[in-house]
Amino acid sequence: MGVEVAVEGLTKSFGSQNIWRDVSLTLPAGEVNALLGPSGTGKSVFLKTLIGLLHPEQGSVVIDGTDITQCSAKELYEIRKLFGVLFQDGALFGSMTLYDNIAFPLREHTKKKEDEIRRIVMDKVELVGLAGAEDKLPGEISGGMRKRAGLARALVLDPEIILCDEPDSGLDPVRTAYISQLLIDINAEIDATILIVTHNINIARTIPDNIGMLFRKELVMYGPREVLLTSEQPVVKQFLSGDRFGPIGMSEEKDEAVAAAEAAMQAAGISGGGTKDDFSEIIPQVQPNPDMPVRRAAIRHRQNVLNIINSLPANAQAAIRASMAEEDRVAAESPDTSATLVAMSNHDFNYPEGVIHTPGLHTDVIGTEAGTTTVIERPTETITTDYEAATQNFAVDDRTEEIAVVREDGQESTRE
Ligand SMILES: Nc1ncnc2c1ncn2[C@@H]1O[C@H](COP(=O)(O)OP(=O)(O)OP(=O)(O)O)[C@@H](O)[C@H]1O
Repeated sequence: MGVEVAVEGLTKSFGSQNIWRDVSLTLPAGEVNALLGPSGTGKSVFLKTLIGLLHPEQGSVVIDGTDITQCSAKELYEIRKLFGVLFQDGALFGSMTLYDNIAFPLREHTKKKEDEIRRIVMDKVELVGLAGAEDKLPGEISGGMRKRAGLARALVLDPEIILCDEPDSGLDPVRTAYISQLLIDINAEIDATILIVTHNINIARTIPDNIGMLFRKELVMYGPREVLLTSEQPVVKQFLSGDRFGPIGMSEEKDEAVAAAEAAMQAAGISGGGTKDDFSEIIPQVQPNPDMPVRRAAIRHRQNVLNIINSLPANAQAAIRASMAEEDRVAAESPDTSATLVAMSNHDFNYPEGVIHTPGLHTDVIGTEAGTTTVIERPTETITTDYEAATQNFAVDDRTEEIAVVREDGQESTRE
């Protein structure tokens, strides 16, 4: 399984130019994350800081028990082997064929024989859809192909953490969808922790488990995807809709006069160019292809989210419940899919101590508040898309250190 990346109080400047300050977030082991933010807010700098290519003035980045901002060069070299990085431009060596580019990390970091290297390289070449192009030079192929070659190279060492800097840049929307699907399939296959830096709203809406956003030198938000996608914060809404009216300006932030002029235009019905999509409706997350294993990250993510759901904004809570109900609905309708296993695996997955799953019933932890964990159990066939309706009739037990179990059939019991 991928490893957790714990960032605490990170601050980075170049000379007198502060890029961002006091950034704290934890990328949960094996989950897929996206980092959004307007151009120039330091997303690439953040990514490079995570692999120790840039050095922050303050804060820590703990990976597998090592703070890479403090460790020795030798320790950093070892930690870097956990990473696969897709840089913005693919960062391929121009004088090497794609084959040699992709083989490079294996020749550099392992003692593998050439026939084994060939097996691994050709496997990855096939995975990213470049079979037949392996003898070409980077200058002889399209930008999208270079991107895919960069991804193949990032994967050859079976990384536990994959960092992708704008995997969609230079790609058409269809190829972007393919590369996004590939990232979800890779996550299902090797359970690596993934961080995608992107401006692409479609990727943000459909791929990550968690989303963060950098703005005005700060991490304005990081958490389950529904938190950002339903946020009422003007900067988030403007970014998601791609509208010029809002706090994000062409270069830095806007002054008051410009903001007032824009507000007047908006009030007069003039378009800011943004999409009018309804972001309150959460698009289902992309699932691994049917031939892929179950995405274990989705199972863990679901549990992690249920553990904190009560601390999230009301909009996000409602969206999460709707997302889960939709997962359950898909699961009930197509029992052989990966989604089913994600929805159903909560039966025996990592419950808080004391929660005992009743065989034959679907179990969801619906809250942990005032020392009480509340779970709902219902027969699988009664799973409903209206999560609110399914839960509203059940009293949440507020006695401490107890677990209230409420059932669809009205029976209620309490377990220590
Ligand atoms: N090595 C460096 N030395 C000095 N300044 C740098 C260096 N690398 C980046 N910067 C500055 O840091 C700021 C953030 O750059 P970065 O590339 O991280 O932004 P970004 O959010 O990834 O932008 P984009 O979305 O346009 O790719 C920019 O002002 C850039 O000029």
